[in-house]
Amino acid sequence: MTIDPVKQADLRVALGERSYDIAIGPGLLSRPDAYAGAIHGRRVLIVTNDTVGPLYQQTVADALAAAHDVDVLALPDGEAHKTLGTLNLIFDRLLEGNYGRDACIVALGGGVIGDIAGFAAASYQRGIDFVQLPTTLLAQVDSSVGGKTGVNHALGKNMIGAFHQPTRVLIDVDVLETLPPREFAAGMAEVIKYGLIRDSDFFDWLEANMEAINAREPALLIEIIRRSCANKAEVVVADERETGQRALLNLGHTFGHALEAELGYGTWLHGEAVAAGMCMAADTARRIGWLDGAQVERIERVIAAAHLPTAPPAELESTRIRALMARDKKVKAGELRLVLMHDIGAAVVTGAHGEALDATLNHYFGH
Ligand SMILES: NC(=O)c1ccc[n+]([C@@H]2O[C@H](COP(=O)([O-])OP(=O)(O)OC[C@H]3O[C@@H](n4cnc5c(N)ncnc54)[C@H](O)[C@@H]3O)[C@@H](O)[C@H]2O)c1
Ligand SMILES: O=C(O)C(=O)C[C@@H](O)[C@H](O)[C@H](O)COP(=O)(O)O
Ligand SMILES: [Zn+2]
Repeated sequence: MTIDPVKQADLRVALGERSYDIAIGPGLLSRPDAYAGAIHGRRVLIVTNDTVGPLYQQTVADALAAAHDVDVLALPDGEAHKTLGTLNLIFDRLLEGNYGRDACIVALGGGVIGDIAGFAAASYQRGIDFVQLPTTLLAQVDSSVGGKTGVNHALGKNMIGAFHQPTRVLIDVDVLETLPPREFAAGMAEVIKYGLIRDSDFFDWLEANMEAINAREPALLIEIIRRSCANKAEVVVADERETGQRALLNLGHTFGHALEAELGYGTWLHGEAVAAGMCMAADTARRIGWLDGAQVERIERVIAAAHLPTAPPAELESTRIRALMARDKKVKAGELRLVLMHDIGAAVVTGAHGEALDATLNHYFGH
């Protein structure tokens, strides 16, 4: 495809035969050439939800119509619907419509749609192609890249899923115009995460530009998406299946996933829970002497400037959060592992440092 060098940026996730391009720019959803080479068969099922579908499904269907037979499935909206039951609605449609292995799923929506539709693609007839059309900031900077797909269980986030890479990621920045402010802020949590785990220059830049980012200045949006995707792609290329450094992308998530499950999925947005979780991780790192108080305050200040929470709800019970954390996917040989920062821009995966962790949980929850 032709890329306008001024307004669009291109990245490649180099994973051998599973390699794919990430295109970033305005107006991409409506461009037939943007999809060329990513969809191999004739039949396409656009999987979206009842909020995003009415806004963008026609644009996508029109762009695909000349080369493909297109159908649309709109799922119920919300994290509470990221379940096996909702996944089954996709299988019902694929089977009732006699879709074969050469079919392609086009995931049009935020991270919830990308994760469910991606898991459907990973498992339908043992795996079909899928394309990611992320429509939230969070999905554009994180969930559409890297191939983690799946659904939640009452006892834990993303507990049922598969690694399955898309054949392309098309990031149309125009769709952010309709994204509600709370959802935009949630996406910023994952953006800040890249700065904290491996890119201190980016963290400095975010700190200096937060006001303009919150105002959604287009050039800045493209820059935060490009830099976030570049960071994510580098980590994924180095460790596709999270045997090592990919776990760094989980900063704040051991805490955050427990908060999401305990509060009831959808009560706090994923990005909000991750934001509070990153502050909790910073608190633990301070207690073991890795961060100093000034660094923790700086992290909290940047997270607050993005209109995100810097602490979990105090009324939760630390024992229940601890029990949920114990089910985290990073647990090895029964031992909880955490992602903690040695410095801003330098995180590691480490044993849980039980005493410091207990102190953190007691600090935030009080009981
Ligand atoms: N696979 C991964 O690597 C990965 C990474 C990060 C997060 N996630 C998952 O992503 C999910 C969170 O994703 P999310 O924050 O995108 O939430 P989401 O998918 O629930 O979308 C947020 C809300 O915004 C609406 N929306 C989406 N695009 C819109 C637009 N352009 N205009 C108006 N409204 C729009 C949605 O309908 C929804 O109501 C969580 O389940 C999380 O676990 C996965
Ligand atoms: O891509 C990854 O790897 C991540 O960890 C990105 C996270 O932001 C994302 O929330 C992911 O879904 C968490 O994965 P999980 O394995 O902890 O469920
Ligand atoms: Zn996340």
